Amino acid sequence: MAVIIDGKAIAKRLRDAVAVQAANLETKGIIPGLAVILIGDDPASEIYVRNKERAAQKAGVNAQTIKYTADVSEVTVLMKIKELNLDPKIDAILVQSPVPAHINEELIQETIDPSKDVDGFHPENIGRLYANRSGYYPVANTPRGIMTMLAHEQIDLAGKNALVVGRSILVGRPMFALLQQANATVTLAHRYTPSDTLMHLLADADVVIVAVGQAGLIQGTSLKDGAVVIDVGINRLADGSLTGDVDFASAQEVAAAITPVPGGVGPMTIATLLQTTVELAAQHHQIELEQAWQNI
Ligand SMILES: Nc1nc(=O)c2c([nH]1)NC[C@@H]1CN(c3ccc(C(=O)N[C@@H](CCC(=O)O)C(=O)O)cc3)C=[N+]21
Repeated sequence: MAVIIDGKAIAKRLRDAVAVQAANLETKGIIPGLAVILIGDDPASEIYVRNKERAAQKAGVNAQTIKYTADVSEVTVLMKIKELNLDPKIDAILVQSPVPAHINEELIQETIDPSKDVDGFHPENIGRLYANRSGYYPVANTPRGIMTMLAHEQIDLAGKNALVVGRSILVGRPMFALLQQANATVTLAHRYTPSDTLMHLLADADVVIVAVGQAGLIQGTSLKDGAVVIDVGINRLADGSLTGDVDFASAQEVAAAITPVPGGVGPMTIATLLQTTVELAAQHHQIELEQAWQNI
């Protein structure tokens, strides 16, 4: 039976570390500021915003949410971003994805100052990640949180076969880059990967990261014995409960370790968002965070 990776517990450790760093910054008169722009009413985004506000407050991060109805004009949102770019109290800007169809999401992402780009979606930051550049730059929080979980579980990735399923800018693509940086051999599967190819890839994968949004996509019988399974899916079932992309019961029989939904990747995303916010605040004030994230 697989070990269940307790994302909630690891996230708590990370949030406690963030609180220590935020307290350090506060002694220097700095309070990390996070602005979240939420447009329309996407249910996954609302969970995220609600959980985030609570976590931010407890960790000493000043979070504000700016809400617009789905019919807001693109220029209104762009003007707000430009205002936040210039606001010295704001260190991090996040625009909840997805945005309504009449708003150009790429333009939104490119308008956020790269030094305040807490999601790491600006092409400048994505380019740094893909080029494996040195120095500090923000990286998407879900994949980064997954790397923290894997490190906490002491899962060594060097030389392992890692399979990422799903190629979104939010998860799959940055996940691919981070796993490759950690010296895994990485494969990226997506909607055009034929299902028999996916089965072959799964049978060979030591680490599987699934971020598709399709309940039951991965069954335990498809996994390699002893695989590490990270489930990023958030699917709402008819009874209102949340479930991932992996059939947990059958996967647990075969895997060595698996993340649950809820209580796995989701809480890590929020804790990592706060971590990145604190890092951006430190950057803006040219402060080195000492021993910041040891032993998470
Ligand atoms: N620009 C942008 N960045 C994002 O990172 C981003 C986004 N847009 N849009 C929406 C998705 C979704 N997302 C979630 C994060 C945490 C939970 C979460 O906390 N889940 C918990 C709680 C679930 C519950 O409340 O029952 C769990 O899985 O245990 C959920 C969803 C971030 N996203």
